[in-house]
Amino acid sequence: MQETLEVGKLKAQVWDLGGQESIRPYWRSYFSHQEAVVFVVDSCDSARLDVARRELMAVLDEEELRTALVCVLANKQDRPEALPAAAIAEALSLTSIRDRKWTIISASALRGEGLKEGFQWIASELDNKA
Ligand SMILES: Nc1nc2c(ncn2[C@@H]2O[C@H](COP(=O)(O)OP(=O)(O)OP(=O)(O)O)[C@@H](O)[C@H]2O)c(=O)[nH]1
Repeated sequence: MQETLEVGKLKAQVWDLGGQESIRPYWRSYFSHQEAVVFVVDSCDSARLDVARRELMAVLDEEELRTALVCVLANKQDRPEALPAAAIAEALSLTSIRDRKWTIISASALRGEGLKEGFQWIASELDNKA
């Protein structure tokens, strides 16, 4: 699904790619010319954090995304069992990324929290680059 989002001066073309395993091979078709990757992770699904880490790292290894900003949304923070964003950052190995800009933001799609902050971060980073 494609959307246009406006955050301040930033007008972003955004593609929402499904996370199901059967769909993941198609992610690559969307990689060219993207300035940022927004990766939404379920903070309550600790059993699959390792799968999420591998999938994210495979995406970030793609040549076409080498310079892309990385914004991870640690979703479902409204639930009591949610791991804090800092723990998600560790589990996804974000903390060992040295060669690019990344952030992790606590989010709850249910409460409408985090998405705006994520895109604001992207907008300000793109501004800094310009
Ligand atoms: N409590 C809570 N539940 C959520 C939140 N976000 C999504 N969910 C629930 O998680 C389930 C999956 O949500 P979807 O919106 O279908 O997830 P999705 O990321 O679009 O799924 P794919 O794109 O197919 O990977 C649904 O039952 C949602 O109600 C959240 O922030 N908090």
